[in-house]
Amino acid sequence: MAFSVLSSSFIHPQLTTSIAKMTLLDAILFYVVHFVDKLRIWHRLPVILGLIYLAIRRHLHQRYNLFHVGGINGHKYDTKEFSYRTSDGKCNHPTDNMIGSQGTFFGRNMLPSSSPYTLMDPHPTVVANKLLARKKLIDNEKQFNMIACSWIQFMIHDWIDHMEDTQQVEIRAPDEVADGCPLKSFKFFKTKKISTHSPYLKTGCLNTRTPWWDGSVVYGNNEDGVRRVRTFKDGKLKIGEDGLLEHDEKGIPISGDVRNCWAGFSLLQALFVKEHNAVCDMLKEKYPEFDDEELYRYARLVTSAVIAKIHTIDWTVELLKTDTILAGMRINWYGFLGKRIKDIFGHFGGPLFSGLVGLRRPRDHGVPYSLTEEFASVYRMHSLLPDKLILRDIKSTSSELECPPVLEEVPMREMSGKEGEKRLSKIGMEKMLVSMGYQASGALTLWNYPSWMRNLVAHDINGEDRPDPVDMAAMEIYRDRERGVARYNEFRRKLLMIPISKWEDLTDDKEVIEALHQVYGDEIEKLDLLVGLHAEKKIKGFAISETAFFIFLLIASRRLEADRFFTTNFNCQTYTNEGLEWVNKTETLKDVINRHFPEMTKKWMKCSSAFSVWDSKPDQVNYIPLYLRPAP
Ligand code: HEM
Repeated sequence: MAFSVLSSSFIHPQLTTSIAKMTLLDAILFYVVHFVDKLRIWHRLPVILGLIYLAIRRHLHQRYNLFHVGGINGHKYDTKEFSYRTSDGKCNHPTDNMIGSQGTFFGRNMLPSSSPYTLMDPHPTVVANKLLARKKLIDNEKQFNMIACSWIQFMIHDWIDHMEDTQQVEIRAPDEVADGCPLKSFKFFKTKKISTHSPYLKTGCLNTRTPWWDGSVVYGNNEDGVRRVRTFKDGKLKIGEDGLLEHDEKGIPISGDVRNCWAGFSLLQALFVKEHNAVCDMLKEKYPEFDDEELYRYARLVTSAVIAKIHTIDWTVELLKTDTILAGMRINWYGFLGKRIKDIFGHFGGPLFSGLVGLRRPRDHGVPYSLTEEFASVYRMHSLLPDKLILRDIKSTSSELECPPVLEEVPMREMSGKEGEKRLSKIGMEKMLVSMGYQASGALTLWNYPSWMRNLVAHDINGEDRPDPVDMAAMEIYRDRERGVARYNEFRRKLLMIPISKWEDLTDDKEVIEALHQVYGDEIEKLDLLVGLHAEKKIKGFAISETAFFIFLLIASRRLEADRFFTTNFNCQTYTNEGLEWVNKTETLKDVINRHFPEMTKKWMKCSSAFSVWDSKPDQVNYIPLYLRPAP
């Protein structure tokens, strides 16, 4: 039922159209959220109230921010026959074999931009030069390290990549900024647009990766990819003698995804090959009758679930370091009653009590699962990357309480692609892991886009270098516009957030405001999403903007609750008893590192999470129960 009676002057005038589409109950819920937003206090509320706010907000996004793109052409299939993760993501949705498979459409969280501004307004290179280009590295201090940075690239390469067109575009820097540009002009392929036959969206883009949380970054996105990485013996995957990825004759790593790789990313791929192979060893011992195919299938399920769990209750908690998010992410996995109760009684009482994982049926809120354009846009986080990787001497005999001394600083360019792979094999897995553990990542803020990425040799889908280098900062601005992603203020409105009405609403930084004026004048509506996300005042403890976070709130839950292998089939029959126990006993990346390198965690990791800088203090014990904690 449309409910417009409530849209009084209380509602921000630019949000009244959103409320007009809502049911009475949702309109009331929206009032609650909007009231809290006006006071800007949700993150300063006591944990329990913050959780209620987030639950209501997530509910509204599930109702009004999910749009399916393309038709539904799949077929029913026998879920019992496909009780494993297929190579190309088919046969996961319980009644449609195609949903979430490789090559399906990106969905949307909002309808495409209705902005009148054209693709080149303002010029992407001007935006890149004046607002993005790194002046001096700003880092994330102790909160987030280079493992955390590599981890999110590892996840992106599990979930999304846009299919490209064969047609190229060229961007030429205008005279006013050309001198300060590493590339005066550059060429790249357009995003491929395909007709959708949807009433509200004529064309859409295809995802060349499987959007499920299925470990495709390790296993590949189709049969050919999977064949490349498997040994076909005891279910195992290929791995070099030195514990790093093997390489083909061209020097390209043999892994599930090899595009735009760098040493930190390929190191995580290798770590999870080790994990997969260890699961195979454990299963073979318990079930000597299992053949290669069975071992592979079970080990893939287990390893993918370990990855999803680490992301949910370890990585995200470090990214958004507040008690409310800690509680929320643990509720997503274990439910309000927590791990101990779930371990004893199993999943009961629905998602609130026992979490999303283990739900009896997957939930997609009436919109078939996919990842979305807007999700890709808020994950544009290249500013996490530094200019140099700082290598440390882990053989140093100095006191165990000190951090290992610096050996060398290697430019990131030399750590990327084939050259990076060669470097990594000389450095070795342990030295690289410890070095990344001790180095802070870059911060997601303006003027922090890595300079070396403004003249970057990007890769083809098969990991080969492209002939034309690109200015990634300018290209990213172009990409969001090209794909019809709303600009910052429209994005906020469509996400039921209060839009900004002046630059001062976005930031207190006078220098930033001055630069925004220079590029966008007074046209707030013109502000690009990427710039807005990086300029936004951050919530204390958050390494990302609140606007990006609300997309996460929706999608992080959806990746779990829509997946049959985290819901209906998250059980002993599908994973084996021991497999499920493996997932259940692994809580953090530190647990995985500890399994493979016990000496390393003991000697070098003082902090609580492998994602915070390793010489930071462990989290302090807080005797107040999590849900009862007061406002921060
Ligand atoms: C050395 C490390 C990295 C390199 C060389 C690299 C390079 C690239 C390149 C060339 C693209 C394609 C751009 C285009 O054609 O539009 C891309 C896309 C992207 N990258 Fe990275 N990247 C790196 C690390 C990261 C990290 C740490 C993140 C963090 C989240 C990230 C997130 C993304 C996202 C979200 C996209 C868009 C994907 C899509 O359009 O489907 N990348 N990256």
